[in-house]
Amino acid sequence: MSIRYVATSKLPTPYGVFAMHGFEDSETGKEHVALTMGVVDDGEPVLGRVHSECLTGDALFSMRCDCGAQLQAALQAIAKEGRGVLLYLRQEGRGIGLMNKIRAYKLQDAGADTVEANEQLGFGADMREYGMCEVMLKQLGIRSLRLMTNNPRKVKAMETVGVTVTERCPLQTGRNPHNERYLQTKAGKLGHWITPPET
Ligand SMILES: Nc1nc2c(ncn2[C@@H]2O[C@H](COP(=O)(O)OP(=O)(O)OP(=O)(O)O)[C@@H](O)[C@H]2O)c(=O)[nH]1
Ligand SMILES: [Zn+2]
Repeated sequence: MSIRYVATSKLPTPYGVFAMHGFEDSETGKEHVALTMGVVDDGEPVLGRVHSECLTGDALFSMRCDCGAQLQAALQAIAKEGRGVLLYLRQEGRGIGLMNKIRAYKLQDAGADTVEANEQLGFGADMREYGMCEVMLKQLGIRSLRLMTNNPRKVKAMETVGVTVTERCPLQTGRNPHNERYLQTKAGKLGHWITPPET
């Protein structure tokens, strides 16, 4: 595994002060970050979020997806418990990168759904892999998670890297008229556990 722990610092946020741990992957050049709060290496399951980078949603307030709202809700939930972990993984655009995500959004503007757009560009619907989580969580002393996600693939991925998911905590937030079709496609084609809105 080419992932290496680099350093830890404090990260004050509106939700509380986290510890920020940096990791780098010498093979891909990607720099991943883990935020923790409280004691997470005591062997008890840790409330956790494995968040994939979404520059548009996390930093630029995009309403095309639900990522920004999920990121905030996860940090809030961790702060409320005073204990937890958030892995911020640099696999933008479900692993296809930012420029290809913009190409995919252009295809979506012309009528494709989020899966069709990836496929038209020659990619799979979801190109992410989670091997780096093994090293990151091991470094932090975390062996089991109460995982905040609606994505069944993520639960499976954690188990593949040897992390036990003791509980799956739904993270449904950020629904708006601009991401309605996106959420429907995630539920219908990618199998996400997303409850349809009340009609
Ligand atoms: N290729 C592509 N990537 C997207 C699109 N919308 C969001 N993303 C990326 O998708 C990732 C987030 O994945 P989602 O499928 O929304 O959610 P998830 O992380 O799998 O599942 P949750 O844990 O429930 O949030 C981020 O890397 C985003 O940049 C899109 O239309 N096309
Ligand atoms: Zn997003």
